[in-house]
Amino acid sequence: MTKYLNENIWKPVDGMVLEPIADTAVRSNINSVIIAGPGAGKTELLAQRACYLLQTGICKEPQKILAISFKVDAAENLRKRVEKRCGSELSKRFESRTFDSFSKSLVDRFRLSIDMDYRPPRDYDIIFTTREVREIAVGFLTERHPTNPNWQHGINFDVLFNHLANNSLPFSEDDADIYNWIRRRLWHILLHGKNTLKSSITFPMISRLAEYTIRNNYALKRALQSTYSHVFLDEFQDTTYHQYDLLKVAFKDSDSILTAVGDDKQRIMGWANAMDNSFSQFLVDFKATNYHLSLNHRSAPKLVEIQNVLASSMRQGAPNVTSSDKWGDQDGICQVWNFPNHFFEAEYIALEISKKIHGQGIRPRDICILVKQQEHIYAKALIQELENLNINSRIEKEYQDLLSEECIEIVIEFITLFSCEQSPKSWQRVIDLMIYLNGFDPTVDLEELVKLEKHLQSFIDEMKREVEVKQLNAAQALAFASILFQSILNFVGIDKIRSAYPKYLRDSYFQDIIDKGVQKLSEAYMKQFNWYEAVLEFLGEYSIPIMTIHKSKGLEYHTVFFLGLEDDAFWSFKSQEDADLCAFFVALSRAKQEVFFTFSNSREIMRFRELKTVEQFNVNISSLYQLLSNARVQIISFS
Ligand SMILES: Nc1ncnc2c1ncn2[C@@H]1O[C@H](COP(=O)(O)OP(=O)(O)OP(=O)(O)O)[C@@H](O)[C@H]1O
Repeated sequence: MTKYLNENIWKPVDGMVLEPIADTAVRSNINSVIIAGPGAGKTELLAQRACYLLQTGICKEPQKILAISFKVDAAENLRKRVEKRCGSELSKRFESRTFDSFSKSLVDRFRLSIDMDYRPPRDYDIIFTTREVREIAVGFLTERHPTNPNWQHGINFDVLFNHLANNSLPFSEDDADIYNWIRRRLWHILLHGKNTLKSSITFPMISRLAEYTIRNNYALKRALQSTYSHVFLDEFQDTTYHQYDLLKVAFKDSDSILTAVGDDKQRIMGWANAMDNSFSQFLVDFKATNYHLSLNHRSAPKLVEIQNVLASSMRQGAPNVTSSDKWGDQDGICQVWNFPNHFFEAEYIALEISKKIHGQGIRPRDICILVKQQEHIYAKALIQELENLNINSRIEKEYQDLLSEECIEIVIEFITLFSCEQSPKSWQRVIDLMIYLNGFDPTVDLEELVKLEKHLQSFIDEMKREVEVKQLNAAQALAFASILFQSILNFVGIDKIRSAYPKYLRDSYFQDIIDKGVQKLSEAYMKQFNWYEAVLEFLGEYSIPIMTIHKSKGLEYHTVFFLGLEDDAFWSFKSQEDADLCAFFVALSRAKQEVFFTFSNSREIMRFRELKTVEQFNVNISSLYQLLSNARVQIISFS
């Protein structure tokens, strides 16, 4: 039996001190919205609230908390934070998922309750891009519109991609609008397939199907509401219209208590159909209370000052934020560096990074290189210069999604057990996982637990001998990484993994993840020649991460270098100034202590599908430079 704490004696976990409003929000028993700037501790607040609800029994077994994030890694970070704060037992009732995985799991489980017109087959494929939708539309939608027979010529396919999920199901029969006409027909083709085309649907379509399923299935709706006594919504500024409709149909006017956190100045998903007014709509629809936080726990005072100038220019009445008292008044550096060309830029930054790592003892993992887009191109010269100085860097997107795959996590925990003498956390996680997958209660079935521990120990002993083999070459490392994956997954039970994580039921997906994992792990081994260090290398411990602003959301670093504060990087600034300012704000606010933006008079970029070195300007983004000047950011020119 779980022992619960009295609400009045519950204190924030891990010695965290919450500002009074955050504390009120953590203990709130009504729907609420917490709007707060970067580093205000929104994610931490959700983690503390999860602890509060689980430890006090306000969320009582078998009830659960459903936490919805946008990105796989954000959902994973939140899950790990809750597990760290309140232990693995309680955190089993904290279900941290993305919107996409939540809606897909509903459609997959309740598919048969959807009427035939909208029911996808069991083995539908998922399509992600406008290009795929365009190819299918042009290739398979052979009908002619009555007034517009050559409809393909006038269509903006980006608009069509979003339009596919603009409205709730079922569709109206109104075909006057060409996009409506295409949507109805394309849905049919995508859902049911045609000729050689297999059923292939987008995540926004899945979201609409989930909403439709809940709306037409009262028992399911009641089950969701009684299972999830509490629902958390992270990064709420990025909620799209279809996701919001799903949320409403599932939880509006229910007893489930919703907590949404976010920052409208970090709204950078407008292009993906994020709502313009998610916070105000939520306040009305869910009769929610609004809380504002005013501390920044992340950034040093000089950086917070600049964030305040930017924030007040972006949003009228944005509250002034202060930094936490762990800093000195003058801490924090923000500068713009001007270079004659990108080779000079790369050489200079590589040397600065080297000084930080070797002189100041800053870990590579605490430094980040950010770009607006095309990280392979913008960071190419810098990656080379860093390599010349024996400093590893890596394009993080090749790892972020892979590392949040459950099957990769399982393998990593096991290899840690085989290759590191003391790893009690990995032992505990593996035991918890095996208990979960084997479906027994260790407090009741002690014998089963002892058997499991013995079985695991003998597997570890056997594998320990295997990983101690002599140094391997690249081909041997690849083969051995493959053996490690197979042995571990077989030991855990592939069928069990697949039924716990149904996405792995798709053979091609599962195999692809394993192949990528084997490849990356063996590459990591070739840098370290030791499997324990290879795991750390794979996790990114020894490399400087390189990523786009979009990928950096929710992350933080001691020092950030942003390459290319230039017109070409912000090529659509004139038409989407607010979105680009939000992106810039996200970049600026990832830094705890130092952030440097660079401008290079000439730079190699992709133009008309060709790599070219071209002159750079900051004319279109002059208002951004003006804001930096208002914030008294120093500009330094190197020649
Ligand atoms: N109450 C607190 N006391 C001390 N440190 C805190 C507190 N709350 C959060 N932090 C720390 O501040 C940093 C930022 O917290 P968190 O990531 O939760 O902020 P956020 O509001 O979600 O940020 P962003 O919107 O920029 O992603 C983290 O390092 C976190 O551990």
